[in-house]
Amino acid sequence: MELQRTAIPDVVLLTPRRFGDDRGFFSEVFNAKTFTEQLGDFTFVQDNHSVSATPGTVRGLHYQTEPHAQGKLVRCAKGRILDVAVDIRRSSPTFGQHVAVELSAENWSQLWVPPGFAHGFCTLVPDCEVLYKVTNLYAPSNDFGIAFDDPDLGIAWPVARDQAVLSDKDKKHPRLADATHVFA
Ligand SMILES: Cc1cn([C@H]2C[C@H](O)[C@@H](COP(=O)(O)OP(=O)(O)O[C@H]3O[C@@H](C)C(=O)[C@@H](O)[C@H]3O)O2)c(=O)[nH]c1=O
Repeated sequence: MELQRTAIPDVVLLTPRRFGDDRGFFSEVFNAKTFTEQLGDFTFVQDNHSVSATPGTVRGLHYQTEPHAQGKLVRCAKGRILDVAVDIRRSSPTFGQHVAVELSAENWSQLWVPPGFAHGFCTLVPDCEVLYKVTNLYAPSNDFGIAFDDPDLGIAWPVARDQAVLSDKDKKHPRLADATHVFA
């Protein structure tokens, strides 16, 4: 497992090894011991899997507040996405800053998005499958969002808002400056 800190050091890019042979490949995509040793004592309690048919589908930016905040270990097993983590911890020197990385079936990378970050992604090709482990169960009452195209965030999304495929919920999120439920 190769590990690379990003410009926001709490956000980490992990690339598991692939063992290829005539059949295809084998890869250990998560190892609790290695993860705990390298990134901290997190326990994953739910595995999520989403499929997005259309390129330019944007999901996010989502987060759950305490006591249900989630760390997310995100990967793309089919297709290619731009994955984004935004620091929404008010006391953080990188509050409002983000990391954006491409995750794909080719690069086999994963993004560790710790609690305290809003997360979202945009699909770059048809039929993307995104899998992610989370450290807390889904809690709809603590589920919040920030507008993916908030100009203050300055995220270079590969799709314009009027072209993006969005859920009704994701069309209505506030800007970060107007969000009432961010982290301390
Ligand atoms: C997130 C989630 C949703 N659901 C349900 C609620 C709803 O009826 C349906 C679709 O939910 P959403 O529209 O929120 O799905 P989606 O927009 O894919 O939400 C996800 O987006 C990415 C970016 C994340 O980071 C995730 O944490 C999650 O928020 O699935 C669950 O049952 N469990 C869950 O953990």
